[in-house]
Amino acid sequence: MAAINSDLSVIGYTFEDIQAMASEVLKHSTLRPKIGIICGTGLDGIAEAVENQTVVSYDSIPGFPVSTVKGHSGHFVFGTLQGKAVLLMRGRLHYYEGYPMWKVAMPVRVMKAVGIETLLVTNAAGGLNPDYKTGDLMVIKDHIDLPGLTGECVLIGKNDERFGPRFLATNGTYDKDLRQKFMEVVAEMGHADIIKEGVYIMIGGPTFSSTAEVRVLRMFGADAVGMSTVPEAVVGRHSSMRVFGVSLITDMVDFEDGSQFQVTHDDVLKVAHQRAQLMKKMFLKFVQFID
Ligand SMILES: O=P(O)(O)O[C@@H]1C[C@H](O)[C@@H](CO)O1
Ligand code: HPA
Repeated sequence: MAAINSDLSVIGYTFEDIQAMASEVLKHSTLRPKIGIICGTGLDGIAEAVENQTVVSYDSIPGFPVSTVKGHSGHFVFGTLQGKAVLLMRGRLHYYEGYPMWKVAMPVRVMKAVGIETLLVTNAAGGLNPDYKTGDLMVIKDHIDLPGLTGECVLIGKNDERFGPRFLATNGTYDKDLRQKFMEVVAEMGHADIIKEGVYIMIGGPTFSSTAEVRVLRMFGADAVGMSTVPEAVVGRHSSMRVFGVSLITDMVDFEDGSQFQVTHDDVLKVAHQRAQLMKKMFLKFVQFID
């Protein structure tokens, strides 16, 4: 592949860089998936259900960044789910790992160049809505891009129109039909009680929020808080993909001053593992309805 341009901090990966990475990924499989799935923290149980797997390690792709977070292994998985070709990312990149925002979401551009048309994103998140409980699933109906609002939007920098437009409307980012279908699938499986629909707010992390902060996040109108997803969803829309997102509520934030409860990453992983089989079953049913 061509040398990665030297001024990455300003302009990111060029269109040609992304195409070269996609060609590298495509060399590993004859499958040409249109469905892409990004597995959130501890949520790569979905990958277990993938048949005819081919694994492409991120570090085998020249110029591709690697994830450094426990619960995120670092590879793409090609294969089939219910006979449908899919490409999974087992391991995502986070802003708090030190990657600039444009780098966090560059794999989505690689997915687009591979041929992905529908992007399904999962994450682990903290529940802000008092009606939620740990273990619930929240279909994302909208997001609040807190880093974006404060000057760290993923689309900042030179824009190449071959990726998408300079100015992007982000209302309606999460596809209504896919949201509805997922809710139906979950209800048909008898789990209507754990499925919610709400607003995800992204914080930069890696700190979990203070008591004063969670009150602000709730006042903003958010139902769940996390440290990912928004840059990927925005780049997905920028690339004209259909985007769907679901958060697993791994912990409920505490609004009480002086609370002794302090969430840990291991708490998050524990709940993600408890829900792994159910998430897998839901996705197996859900993908059947995606063209
Ligand atoms: O990759 P996601 O957003 O699922 O990961 C969440 C947010 C942090 O990375 C981590 C905190 O435990 O889980
Ligand atoms: N806050 C932010 N990110 C998270 C949380 C949380 O409580 N749980 C899982 N990811």
